[in-house]
Amino acid sequence: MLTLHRVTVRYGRFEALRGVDWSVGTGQATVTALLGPSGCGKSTLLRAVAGLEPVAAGSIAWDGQSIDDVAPHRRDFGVVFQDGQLFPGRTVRQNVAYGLARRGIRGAAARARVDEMLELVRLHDYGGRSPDALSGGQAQRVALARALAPRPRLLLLDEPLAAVDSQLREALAESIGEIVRAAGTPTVLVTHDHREAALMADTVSVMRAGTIVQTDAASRLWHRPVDEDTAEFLGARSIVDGIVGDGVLDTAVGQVRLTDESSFGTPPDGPCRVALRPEAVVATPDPEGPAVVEHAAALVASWRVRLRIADAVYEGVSSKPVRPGARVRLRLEAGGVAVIG
Ligand SMILES: Nc1ncnc2c1ncn2[C@@H]1O[C@H](COP(=O)(O)OP(=O)(O)OP(=O)(O)O)[C@@H](O)[C@H]1O
Repeated sequence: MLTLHRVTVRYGRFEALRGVDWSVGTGQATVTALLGPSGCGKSTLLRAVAGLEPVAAGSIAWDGQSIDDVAPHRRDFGVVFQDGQLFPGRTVRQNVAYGLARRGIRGAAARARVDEMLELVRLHDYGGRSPDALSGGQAQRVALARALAPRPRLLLLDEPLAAVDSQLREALAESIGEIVRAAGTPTVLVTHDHREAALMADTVSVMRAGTIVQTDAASRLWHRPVDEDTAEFLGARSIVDGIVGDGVLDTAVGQVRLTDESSFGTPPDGPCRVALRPEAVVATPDPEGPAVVEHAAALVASWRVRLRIADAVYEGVSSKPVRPGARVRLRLEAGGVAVIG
């Protein structure tokens, strides 16, 4: 298990990590995403764990033993950066074999391990190619195979999809998740994209301004964000007051029964703040309805609408075409509702 105890990293006088306490369970094949906006310190944290960034205060340990004085190449962690950084003058096979000799794995054993890794990333026919004859997604899979080949005890991935075309990103996200689980290597993944985090990770730690503000299973995170900033970062567009009574949440937009499934245990009765994703606010054309459409945009399967009730503005969806100025009634959909805190 990886444990950080009050880890601080400074660049000059700027504190990029502020006393971070964090641990990553290393049950077989868990993937933990480190999710947060640009500049919050995700890469700094990953680099500190890898030993590439000096720690100004605090301590990093593996299975209870400090690794503060262990050199990066002796930490036994695999690292993949944004653009893979394959060695250009070597073939795919030579890239994947790179870390094996240092582990004393040579000859037939090394060849077998390279074959196994190329099979795992589904590039067994590409061993003789040069890295510049690979697509971005293939290059990232080779980088993954190279990092996994020496059987590291932890894999660190820093925005592994950043340099990949947006159409390929989702498929590669799923395949990276499958590959690291098949390899059985606990993995920390840095990303600023909550969809990517959900596609790849079992557990998500949300970072903001040099600290970790929440660690939870992805599904729980969406429904019980720790604060309003986290809810907004995860895609909520409207934050409203609510009151919970007997498992029913009442807001200015409407009422909804919070099932255990949708809210991860019914919140206690009383006032609360509520975050609404657009999918939570379902609009239906109704000349007597309380809300007025301010803006409507056609998405693939629905309309995205901006709505006004008196002075308050909400974002919602409509399955029917609606025009600005039209009146609508609103219904709350439990799946897109999050009770904050
Ligand atoms: N070498 C450096 N010197 C000075 N400041 C730095 C250095 N590296 C990072 N920083 C600053 O530290 C903060 C955290 O940077 P870091 O790269 O860890 O953020 P991040 O969350 O990974 O962002 P991104 O998603 O944009 O990569 C940022 O404000 C950044 O400007």
